[in-house]
Amino acid sequence: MNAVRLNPPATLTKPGIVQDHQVRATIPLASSKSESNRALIIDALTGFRCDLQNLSTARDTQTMIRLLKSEDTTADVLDAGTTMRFLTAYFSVTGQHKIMTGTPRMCERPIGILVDALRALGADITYLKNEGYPPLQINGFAASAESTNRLSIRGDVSSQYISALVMIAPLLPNGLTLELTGAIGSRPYIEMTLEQMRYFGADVRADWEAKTITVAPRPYVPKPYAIESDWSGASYWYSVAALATDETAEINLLGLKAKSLQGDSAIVSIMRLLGVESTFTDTGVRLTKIPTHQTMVWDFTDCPDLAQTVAVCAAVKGVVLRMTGIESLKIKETDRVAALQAELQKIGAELVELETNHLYEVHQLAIAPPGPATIATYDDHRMAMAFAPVAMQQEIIIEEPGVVAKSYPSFWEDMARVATVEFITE
Ligand SMILES: O=C(O)C1=C[C@@H](OP(=O)(O)O)[C@@H](O)[C@H](O)C1
Ligand SMILES: C=C(OP(=O)(O)O)C(=O)O
Repeated sequence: MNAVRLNPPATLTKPGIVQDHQVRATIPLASSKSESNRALIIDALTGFRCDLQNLSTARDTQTMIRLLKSEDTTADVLDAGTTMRFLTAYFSVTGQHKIMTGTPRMCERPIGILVDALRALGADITYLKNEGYPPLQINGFAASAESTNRLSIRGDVSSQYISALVMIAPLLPNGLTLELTGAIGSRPYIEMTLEQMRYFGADVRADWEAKTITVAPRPYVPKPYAIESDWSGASYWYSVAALATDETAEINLLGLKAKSLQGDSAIVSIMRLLGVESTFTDTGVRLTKIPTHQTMVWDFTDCPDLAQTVAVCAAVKGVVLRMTGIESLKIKETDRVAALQAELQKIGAELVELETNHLYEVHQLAIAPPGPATIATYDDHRMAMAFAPVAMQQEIIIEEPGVVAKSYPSFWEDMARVATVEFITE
């Protein structure tokens, strides 16, 4: 088993004096894999004529780059959801013949809603194992008299299906109108897609009241584009600041802007309740400590990837956190609700379901388990990174630390700027 042992920052001692732990760090941050993967699809649809700058080093993005270039008939996306969904649409509309597959968990993550929509548009797709799930085979694309330019699609399972469809829509002979049904989850990710499409010259209109998105048949215009730093990755640094015992802690996160395409910039408002103030500077954002609320309620429908960070942070601070909008967590890299329930127990907290599949609460247990916790990560980068900030207050061991490569490969290197980090290989 591989693991990483994290401890609070070493206490600074001078002869006869014990000083408080000091937390001062400047963190470069990885760039956004979500923005990168959209830019790469749009670039591919222009014939690779955009000059993309600051692409993410995340494995999900590196996998996208590799598969877009590859002539292999099998595209293995590993555990990258956007790569699976966006490439399925891209390979379809460009008339390619590909087998789409991924990790065993990827083959449990649903894709039927996207496949049904692509079939209605003219794609020939067959399932190779289980109906509605990867692996699948794409056998080209033929828009016919029966193929439509108007589709109805559920908005409450994954926004990635919607992003995948609208991104290929400028290439469809009659464009596309999507009617979204049910609740719309992860909407900022759809808005990110639409903004990036507009930047590259697409004619896209969203009417959120009527729940429709209309894309005109007009080719993308190749242009240079620079990817922003990753707000989801930034959330772990907010948690580090929130949990730092040094009241004068200061963390500078580079490359973030107040006005972002990323919905996870909501971490600024969330963490104001958990004791972190954000000050935007010329280079990014500076985090400092402020008083904490004792209870808080947050709806994660728009920012599901922040749920684990916030749950762990609140648990350690002893804040009672009520959470809604976390249903989609069950179909991500792991069942994140179950994973949080199991692992929060180890740090003396629990996540309880108050209303079935709707309202959850995180609170501390009366008696904390003794000794340092060893946290399992379930092949989920966000389990590892969400629990790492606990190290600001107590020793914590995190299993399979390599999982962070999915979105933030330099995470442990950056963590070493604020805590002691020791890798254990057995
Ligand atoms: O479009 C994207 O880049 C993403 C959308 C979200 O997924 P869902 O739409 O499935 O919630 C998010 O959880 C994922 O990390 C990235
Ligand atoms: C859910 C995530 O990614 P994806 O769905 O793209 O695998 C994530 O990064 O937290």
